Amino acid sequence: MIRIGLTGGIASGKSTVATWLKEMGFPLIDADQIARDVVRPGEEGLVRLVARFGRGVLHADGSLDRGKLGRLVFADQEKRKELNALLHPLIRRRMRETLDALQAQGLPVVFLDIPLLFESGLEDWTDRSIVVYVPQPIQLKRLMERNQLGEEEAMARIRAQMPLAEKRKMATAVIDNSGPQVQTHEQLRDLLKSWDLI
Ligand SMILES: CC(C)(COP(=O)(O)OP(=O)(O)OC[C@H]1O[C@@H](n2cnc3c(N)ncnc32)[C@H](O)[C@@H]1O)[C@@H](O)C(=O)NCCC(=O)NCCS
Ligand SMILES: Nc1ncnc2c1ncn2[C@@H]1O[C@H](COP(=O)(O)OP(=O)(O)OP(=O)(O)O)[C@@H](O)[C@H]1O
Repeated sequence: MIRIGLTGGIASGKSTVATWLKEMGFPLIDADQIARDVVRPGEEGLVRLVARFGRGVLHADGSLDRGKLGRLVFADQEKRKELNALLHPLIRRRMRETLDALQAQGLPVVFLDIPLLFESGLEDWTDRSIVVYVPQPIQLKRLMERNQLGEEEAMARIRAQMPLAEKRKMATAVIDNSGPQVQTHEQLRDLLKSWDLI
């Protein structure tokens, strides 16, 4: 099974590309989705978060207040490291189980959509990688619009990750998402063709 890492920076367009891959019928493991699953009420991840950050990070109904936790950890590197240390082992374990299950089905290829692929050293799990790239001013603008963030808060989130300029050097292939989405889609198709996947 060929394992292809899909990564990028926050708001660079990973989910957009991931949606197209799923529409084409490729199996895709979504690390952000798994990160949400492990903090559902009743899950170990949420128990860990409350033990460390207190019940203040919960909504009244006991579910995680993601906005609140996000503001907390993206403003404070130490807190973010603690969050990572609490959740990443749980996320990795569930991704591994999903990957093993897909492998057991004998699938020829799987995509792993992991925002922190390089930061977490998870490229070892993959055979190739695709970085969805945009220049930082575009990344900032899209992030501010999508998440309704001010410039400072948005920059703090961008700085919490390896710069996209570095990620693109580490990638097997780069898709430039700074133009209109049709152009990005075309680059994806060209790449998949060159890899004999479509
Ligand atoms: C802090 C949280 C609650 C904020 O939630 P929110 O709904 O606002 O954002 P969402 O989960 O959709 O993430 C959006 C993007 O933020 C970036 N991001 C998320 N967590 C981190 C992190 N720990 N470090 C750097 N960037 C991150 C990623 O690019 C991700 O795609 C949430 O991101 C979280 O639980 N993060 C810890 C788990 C994690 O590392 N996830 C990302 C990779 S698996
Ligand atoms: N080519 C494009 N032109 C204009 N807007 C775009 C383009 N591609 C994506 N966007 C918009 O930019 C935002 C970020 O895209 P997307 O959610 O796919 O990024 P992401 O990398 O998955 O982000 P995250 O890491 O935060 O999950 C979204 O609001 C999306 O609609």
